[in-house]
Amino acid sequence: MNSPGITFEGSATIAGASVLPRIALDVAAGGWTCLLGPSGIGKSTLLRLIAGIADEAEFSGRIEASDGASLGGRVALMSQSDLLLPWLSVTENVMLGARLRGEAPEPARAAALIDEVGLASHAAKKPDQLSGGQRQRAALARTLMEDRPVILLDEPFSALDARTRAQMQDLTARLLAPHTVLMVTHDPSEAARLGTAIALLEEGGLRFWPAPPGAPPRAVTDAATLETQGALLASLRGAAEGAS
Ligand SMILES: Nc1ncnc2c1ncn2[C@@H]1O[C@H](COP(=O)(O)OP(=O)(O)OP(=O)(O)O)[C@@H](O)[C@H]1O
Repeated sequence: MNSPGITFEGSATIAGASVLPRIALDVAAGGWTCLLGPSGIGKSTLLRLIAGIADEAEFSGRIEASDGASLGGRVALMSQSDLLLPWLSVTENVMLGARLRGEAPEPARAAALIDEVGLASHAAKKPDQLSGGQRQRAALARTLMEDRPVILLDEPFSALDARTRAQMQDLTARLLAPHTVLMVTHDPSEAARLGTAIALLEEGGLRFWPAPPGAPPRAVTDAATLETQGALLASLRGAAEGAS
């Protein structure tokens, strides 16, 4: 799979109010870029702009793929709200993309992914019969099913308990290894485990942070990973205190 990098330069407003400060971000091809920052700063807006669905925002700038081709049809976004269709089962939700595009469904691949996210015994259930964490795993399976070169993840593991979260991080890192990933997270340990690049989005713009050495997913007990986690948390706290 040819997974392009992304160059993003610009800012966005809604009705004249800033919803994303002016930033320049290079998302490395085949890398896993983690984006942290305070609530309301514009992280989801950035993902929606790259996905081409931020119709509500006025964007000024440029968004380009490193191979020069259009990003259209090459991006999958897992948004913060799971957007599962309530009248479809987990299996039908996971196969929804193919159905919407009029393509042949792949039930065996869907079943394998549903099994990998730990929902095999829930595959026939509707979203309102699932817990928040189960819904999030169903949405993750649907995103992985799309298998696009560029994957945008908006707090994909936020509703999961610590053990399941670590398992889903491992699974996602394995399945998305050749892809270009941009992930929003509030969790410094997640960024330290998974990021090949780490950026903090703040009022003043982006601040880049060195990722720990080694390929993700890094062990939760890895010393350099723990050190990065601690330093990131301290920096985020410092930024919050500076803003208050
Ligand atoms: N439809 C909308 N109309 C007006 N303002 C909006 C709209 N959607 C988002 N905003 C505003 O845009 C800003 C950025 O929102 P965004 O969801 O991108 O932030 P975020 O960094 O992802 O926050 P969080 O971490 O809480 O998810 C916020 O101030 C929000 O109130």
